[in-house]
Amino acid sequence: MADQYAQFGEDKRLSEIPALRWEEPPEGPVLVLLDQTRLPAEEVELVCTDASALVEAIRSLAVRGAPLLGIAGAYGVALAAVRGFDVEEAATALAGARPTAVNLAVGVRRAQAAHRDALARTGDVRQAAQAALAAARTLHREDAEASARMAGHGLALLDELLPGGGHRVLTHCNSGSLVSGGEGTAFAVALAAHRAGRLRRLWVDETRPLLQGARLTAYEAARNDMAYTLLTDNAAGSLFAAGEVDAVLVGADRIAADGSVANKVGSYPLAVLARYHHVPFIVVAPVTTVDPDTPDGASIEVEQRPGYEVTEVTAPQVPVAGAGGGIPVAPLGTQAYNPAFDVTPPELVTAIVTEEGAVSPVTAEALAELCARSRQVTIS
Ligand SMILES: CSC[C@@H](O)[C@@H](O)C(=O)COP(=O)(O)O
Repeated sequence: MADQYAQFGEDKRLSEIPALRWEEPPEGPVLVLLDQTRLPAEEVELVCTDASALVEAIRSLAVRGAPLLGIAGAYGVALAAVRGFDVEEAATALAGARPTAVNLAVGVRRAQAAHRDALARTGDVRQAAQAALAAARTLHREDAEASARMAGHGLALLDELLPGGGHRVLTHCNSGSLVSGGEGTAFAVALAAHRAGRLRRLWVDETRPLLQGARLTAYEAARNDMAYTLLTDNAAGSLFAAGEVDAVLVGADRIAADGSVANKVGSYPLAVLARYHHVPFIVVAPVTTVDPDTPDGASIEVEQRPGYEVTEVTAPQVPVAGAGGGIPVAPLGTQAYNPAFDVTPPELVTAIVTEEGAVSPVTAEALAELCARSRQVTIS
């Protein structure tokens, strides 16, 4: 494993390897992605020259995680615009590439609106394309700022809930700099605790079936010299029972108006475990993840992924392959249940931490008030 990390450069911090960047080589603008399907073994860049390549990268999870999907979606609209493609068509394809993470549609709409406004105002397609690009850049920068503020609010909440310090935090999926313009959401809080000398241990759920915890969160934790331990998702129960978890920190893909939280499948069982063991279950997400148009958890569309992600393990370098290109771990023809997300009801969520502060207890009224406050801050 050490050798695999070495190829990234011994002295290179993960924060120096952006998950995504806009570049303008002489052949024309491109969106460069760090292909997350190849981490931690290889650092491979994926260069998107049009929105359809980006749609494919989003579907394959080369680029993933709610905040980064929003940023990518906005740049995707800009890419279509600067390269002279049909912007409305590209926006529709991008926004529909994955259904659960609301940030994707929010990011796409933001760049699309900037493009439409500039086109209506100036009638100049080049100016409209630059307006879309400026909107994407602003969103990218805002996400980095929001990430830093979430980390501050989240650490303050942890310290308040766990006054003894020495926090032992369990996290699920990946919510660090690989999903953000900054240092992420839930992971950014754990990282802030680590930097403040108050993180005793980060428990990292491997996050079946695509191993975002093992491949990505453990990778980010290692690169930040955090004390971390990887566990299989089904080992979490015995870890709680042993009294080894002080708090659970997870991100979110969509938060309904009533406070229901959609996040990577496996988050809901952790919330149930946390309640049984009297451990706080804390969700960290930017305000843009709160979707006032989705009234409750039952209204959240949960993405269903292909069954081969469960019936096979992926190892691209191994030639023996099942339908999904991986090594079969179940009899051929086995049906799989593979929702990408689950929904945690608000009564199991101790707090939702955003860049505007924390909501606890989680109620529809408190969330609505938070969103209204955020809009005022954005407008003024
Ligand atoms: C800040 S990240 C929040 C979520 O997007 C994250 O926890 C998650 O579930 C990502 O799922 P993924 O399917 O890898 O895109």
